[in-house]
Order: sequence, then structure tokens, then C-alpha cells
Amino acid sequence: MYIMPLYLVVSSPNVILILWYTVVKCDSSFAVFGSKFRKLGPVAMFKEVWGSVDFFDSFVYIFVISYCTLQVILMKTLPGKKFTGPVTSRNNVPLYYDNGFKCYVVTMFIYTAISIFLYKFTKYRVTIFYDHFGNFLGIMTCVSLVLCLFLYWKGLKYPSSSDSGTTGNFLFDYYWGTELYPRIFEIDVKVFTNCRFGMTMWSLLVVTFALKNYELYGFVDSVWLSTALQTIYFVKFFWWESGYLSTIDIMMDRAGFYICWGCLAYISGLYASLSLHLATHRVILGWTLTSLIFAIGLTSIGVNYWADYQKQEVRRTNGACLIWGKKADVIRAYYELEDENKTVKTSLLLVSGFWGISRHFHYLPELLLALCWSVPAGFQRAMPYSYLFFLTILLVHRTFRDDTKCRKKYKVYWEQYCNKVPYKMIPGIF
Ligand SMILES: NC(=O)C1=CN([C@@H]2O[C@H](COP(=O)(O)OP(=O)(O)OC[C@H]3O[C@@H](n4cnc5c(N)ncnc54)[C@H](OP(=O)(O)O)[C@@H]3O)[C@@H](O)[C@H]2O)C=CC1
Ligand SMILES: CC(C)CCC[C@@H](C)[C@H]1CC[C@H]2C3=CC=C4C[C@@H](O)CC[C@]4(C)[C@H]3CC[C@]12C
Repeated sequence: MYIMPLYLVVSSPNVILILWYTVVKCDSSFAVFGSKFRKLGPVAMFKEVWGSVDFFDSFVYIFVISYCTLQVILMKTLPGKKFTGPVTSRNNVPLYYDNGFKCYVVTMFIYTAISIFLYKFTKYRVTIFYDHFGNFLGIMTCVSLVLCLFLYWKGLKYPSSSDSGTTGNFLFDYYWGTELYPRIFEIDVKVFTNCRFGMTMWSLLVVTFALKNYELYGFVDSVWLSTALQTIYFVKFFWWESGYLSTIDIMMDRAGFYICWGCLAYISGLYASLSLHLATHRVILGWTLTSLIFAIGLTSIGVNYWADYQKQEVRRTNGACLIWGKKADVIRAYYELEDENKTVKTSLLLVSGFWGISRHFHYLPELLLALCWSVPAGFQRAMPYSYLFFLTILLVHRTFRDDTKCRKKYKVYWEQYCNKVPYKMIPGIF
């Protein structure tokens, strides 16, 4: 119950700082990092990595406060249709505003305007952020650890809804969270941490690191290929944000260390680590390879989106839609909520389209895409593949987690689905 959470809470902040240190101080080489580690020993190496962070970097504090203020203003002021998230096990229906895409576009526009202003009128460049990135990671790591403590306390004392509670184990509650969708001054914390901070910051970092590379080497095709694929992925994500608000992260994961710290610090540290590496490396692919990788990456984004869309569409139309040109094949599943009345609800499980090939077929294009935007880094270093490595473990684990969740929720109906679609991810294999 507490060994894994303890391990992740202690190791994850170190993982992201070690990745940063490996890129900027060991030329992205785990071998160089390893030999330093062997020479200094664990304690001195720990001091060396954390000692490289300036926790009093005022640039970072000003940036983070201004950035968060901007995101809160955009979240609250940009218009968006009201929509509801999935009904929770305690029979609550969270309300959201679909303005994620607008927030993303306005943020990118402001970023571009600031970049041009700095370039034209000052001696500074947006790429200055590269030099402060280690401090940013260190500071965000610590600030977010404290924020998660606050969320733990808020969930116990002032929960926003009945979807909250404690297991009685502090460590587990800190790791997992005490509330499903906390709100502070009407601001949904998970929408802020996952979308407005995590995903938006990742997209800004990718562009900033690509510009850093441009400053150093001029046009390098591999860097812009990776940046283009990631940017298309972000555009897709924000376009589909209302769909994301019905996925496992939002329906199942409470606002604790895993999801909130993960989105506030881990995404910048691990998800953007590939682009951090690319910032100071020059791999030339040539037009043939660039086009081929781009085409495969783009197809992967399309297939992943299409699968997510099929699931959303079948539920939106209550099964009255076409999937690959044929009437959707569905299982009408009944399930019981955990509220006092044991309310019974219905839901649809799609058995055709991508959801008829395997139960999480859409994870395959997600992985293929990650490979496509990592492979431009070449094969000299393992470091750029850290995200792909983590994602593979995350998604495989997720297939098990989701099965457990759905079996508990849908019982016999989930068994029916599993009989019809026996494989988790790779048909015939897994
Ligand atoms: N880059 C990254 O780090 C990650 C990216 N992703 C991406 O995020 C997206 C969402 O993935 P994820 O959050 O894992 O969630 P999924 O899209 O896999 O959704 C799982 C949920 O969908 C419902 N469901 C399951 N089977 C069916 C079916 N046959 N028909 C209809 N509904 C079904 C169930 O919820 P219900 O209770 O509503 O029935 C289930 O819990 C994907 O595109 C994925 O690739 C995901 C994880 C990590
Ligand atoms: C050990 C922990 C610190 C690990 C934290 C992991 C989280 C940062 C990530 C867990 C699930 C991830 C995501 C799920 C689905 C997504 C939809 C996709 O289209 C974009 C990416 C993402 C939002 C993704 C982001 C990171 C996680 C929340």
C-alpha cells in the first residue's frame, strides 16, 4: 500500500533532475553520468545534482507567477460551451467549460509576440529559458510537492464534492490525492495542472528548445521534424480537450502527487527531455527520412485521434452512429453507483472499429508517434528515448489498471466485452 507510492514520491523528483543534469552537464550520456556517480558516490552525486539548482532564481519565480496568472485569467475569461464530465461513482456530474483550444491558441500567440518583441527591441531572447531550465525544474518540483500537501489537507477539511475521502494512510493519500476534482475559487485544479500548466508548458518548452537549437546551428531538420510532430500532437490534444476530461486521469485519478505533481513538474522534466536534448544536438536526416518519419507520425496522430473519437461519438449518439461505415456494434452495460441509493446507470461499450481490434489499440499509435518524434535524435544516446521508455511502461500498466477498473464497474458486461475482444493492446499477442 505504501512502498510504491513512497518509491515514486522519492524517486520521481530525482529522475527529472538527473535527466536534466545528464543532458546539460554530461552531454546527454548516461555513461558519463554513471562514471561521475561511481567516482563521487551516491551522497556527493546527490549533492552535485541538487546543488546545481539555484532555488533563489528570481527569473523563475517571476515567470511561474506571471504564467500561472495568465492561465487563470484565460481559463476564467475565454468563452467556451458548458459541458459535463462523466458521472462519478458518488453520482456527481462535474461541469466544465470547453475553452482549452482557445487558451492554447492565445498562449501561443502571446508567446510569439513576446519572442518577436524581445528579438527586435532587447538583447534578450526567449531561449534564455534554456539557461534557467534546471532552476525551473528544481523550483517547480519543490513548490508542487508543497501544493500537493495543501490539496491533501483541502480534500480532508474542505472537499469540493462528495468524491473525496481518505484511506487513513497519509503516504498513500498524499500520493493518490483525497479529492477527485477539487475546485479553488471555481477553478478546476486538475484542468489547471494537467492542461493549462502541464500540456501547455510542454508545448512551450518544445518550441523554445527548438529555437535554442536554431540559435546554435541554424536550420536542423531533425529538430524541426520532432518539434512539428509534437506541436501537431498538442494542437490535437487541445482540440479534443473535452474528450480528455472523460479519460482515466480525470475519472479515476484523484488530485494528488501522481497527477498534480506529475503535470506540474514531471511533464516538463521527462516529457520535454527529448527536446532539451535536441536543443544542443545536430542530427541531419535529409528530406527522404524526414518526410517518411513525418508521414508515419502524422498517421499515428490521426489513428489515435480517430480511436478516441469513435469512443466519444458512440456515447454521444447513444450508439446511433456509423463506425467504419457500419452501424456501431455495442454492448449496453448497466452498472451501479456507490451513492446511497445505489443508482443504476447505463453506458455503451463499443465493440467495433478500433475498439473491436483490441481493448486499447489506440495506445499503439501513441507509442509509434513517440518513437517518430524521438528517432530524429539518432541512436548515439539512449537519453532521448527516456520518454518512450516511460510511456511504454505507463501504457502497458494502464491496460491492466483500466481492465481492473472496468471489470469492477461493469462486471458481467466487461466479461462479455473481453470475450469478444480478448486482447489488451496487440491483437494475437498481448
Ligand atoms: N502521452 C501520455 O503520457 C499518455 C497518453 N494517453 C492518451 O490519452 C488518450 C486517453 O487514454 P486513457 O486516458 O488511457 O483512456 P482511454 O481512452 O483508454 O479510456 C479508458 C476508458 O474508456 C472507457 N472504455 C473502455 N473501453 C471502452 C469501449 N470499448 N467503448 C467505450 N468506452 C470504453 C472506460 O471508461 P468508462 O468508465 O467511461 O466506461 C475506460 O475506463 C489516448 O489517446 C491515449 O493514447 C494516455 C495515457 C498516457
Ligand atoms: C510517477 C508520476 C510522477 C508519474 C506522473 C505521470 C503523469 C504526468 C502522466 C500520467 C498519465 C499522463 C497523460 C495521460 C493522457 C494524456 C492525454 C494525451 O493526449 C496527452 C498527454 C496526457 C495528458 C498525459 C500527460 C501526463 C500524464 C498525466
